[in-house]
Amino acid sequence: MTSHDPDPPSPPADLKAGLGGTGHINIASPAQEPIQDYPIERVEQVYRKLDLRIIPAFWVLYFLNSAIRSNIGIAQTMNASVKHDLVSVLGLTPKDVSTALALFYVSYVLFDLPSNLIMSRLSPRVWMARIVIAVGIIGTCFTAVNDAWSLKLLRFLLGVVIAGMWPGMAYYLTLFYPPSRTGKRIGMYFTAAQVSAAVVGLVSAGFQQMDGLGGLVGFRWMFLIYGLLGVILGVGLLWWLPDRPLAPGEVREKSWWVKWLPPSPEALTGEDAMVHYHDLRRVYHARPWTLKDLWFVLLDWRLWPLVLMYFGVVGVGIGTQLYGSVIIASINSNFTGVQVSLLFAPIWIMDLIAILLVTPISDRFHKYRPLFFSAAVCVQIAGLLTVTFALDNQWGRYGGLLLIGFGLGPTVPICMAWTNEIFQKRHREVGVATASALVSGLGNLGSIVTTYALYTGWPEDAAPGRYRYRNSNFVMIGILCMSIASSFVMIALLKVFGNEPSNKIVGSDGNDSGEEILDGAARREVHQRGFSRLIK
Ligand SMILES: O=C(O)CCCC[C@@H]1SC[C@@H]2NC(=O)N[C@@H]21
Repeated sequence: MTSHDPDPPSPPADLKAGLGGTGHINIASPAQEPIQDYPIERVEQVYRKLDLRIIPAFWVLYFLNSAIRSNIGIAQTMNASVKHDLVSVLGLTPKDVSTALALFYVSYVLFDLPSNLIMSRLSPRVWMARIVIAVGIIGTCFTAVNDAWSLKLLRFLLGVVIAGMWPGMAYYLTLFYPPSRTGKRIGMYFTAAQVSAAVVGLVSAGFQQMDGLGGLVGFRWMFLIYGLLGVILGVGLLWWLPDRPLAPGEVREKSWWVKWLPPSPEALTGEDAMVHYHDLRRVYHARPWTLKDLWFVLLDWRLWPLVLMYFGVVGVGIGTQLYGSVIIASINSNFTGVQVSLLFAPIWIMDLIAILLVTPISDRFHKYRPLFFSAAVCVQIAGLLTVTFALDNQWGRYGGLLLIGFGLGPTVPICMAWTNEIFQKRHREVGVATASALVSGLGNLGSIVTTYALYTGWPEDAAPGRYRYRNSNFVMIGILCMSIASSFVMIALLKVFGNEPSNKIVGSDGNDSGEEILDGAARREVHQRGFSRLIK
């Protein structure tokens, strides 16, 4: 036990016997341990405690990171009337801008998997703090950006250091929660991106007032302040985020490279830790993965339908985020810059409302996740069709954008939660770490397509006129149809081939072992939870 634990729970006899001098658990057959059942209210209480510790911290870090990665968009219009905007100061061409936007996603795609694998091998808390500190440092460096070349380099580096944050958060959750409970939690902190999309534009008004202060133009102040906040937050996370939970009686071993870092208080202590231990045993019986494990995850066909589902919804999400204001301006060319900013924010409020409404229901009825996903994608398609065809009704077209926002909200969190569910069951921890990174990483190829090749990145389609951006909208509809089709293919294949734990899982003794660790949560996950608790 650590010095933070005031009331150490006594370990179960079989676990005590299995603890060696190294502090690692060494249990011959974890599946044989007796499971202790606690009342569901008590279990819920423990998860609520974890929520308070983890979710607000994730919300803040995701908010800041979303702001740092997307404020390049708003910098293009800040103080434009005095030519102090990013494009004028750096002398950028439209191609420079779309290349800089897309380069971020190139490194994001390349480094998601390595980052997540490192996180699963080292301390998840320290790695998450490392990501936030590095994003803060690169974000601060944007203050000194001087030409197209340095802008592109910094965007690429930002993608390198931020890669792994989003799938890492989904993986981190599975160290504390059963996968069937992760959709709602992912949805909770995902709202930070929507709030950031809505408020970054509004807050930029303040930075525009600082234009010229200390010799820095407004957008440089914005980069500097968000970047420094990122560094401060990242350092604070080292003290706040808990490391993976310890089995009762287990001692936390610190490897040489984290010895000099501050410890953070355990997530749960006393009876809470014991309840959690019995509800989520597989977390406590984790073992380091091998390259063979990784190879079997990579060979699992279940990855690819999930990647295609994510490709469509993240591509359209990022496309809407980066080009939404351009689309609004094309609906009515008389809208002023301020009107465009004000009309842009409600898209993300609709997104946020849908996340909060749908993701908890998709957890309760988690067997139907792909149906929730497809229904939400249909709403986006309806929105895009409205934007494309309601040519004589400008408010109707704007309503279409709100529909896109509403449909967008639940899709990304549902996709991540379904990935967690499928790969946790089949390949355990390395399955979640690898699959969440590949789904997010390869899926973001969709963001490269939409940011680099659509809207202002497609000069013929961007030519002023009645049918401006029509082909870009069609491409967005096309990739969304592919997402729906992939979710149905996945349902059909799962019906045929099932999703039993892989018989390729290699036991800690080096032998193949498909043995599943039974925990309270795993037994409950067999059933839908329904609304019974809400109606009582
Ligand atoms: O890589 C990530 O951080 C997760 C996906 C981000 C998707 C963006 S966030 C703002 C906008 N809203 C959505 O629903 N999708 C995009």
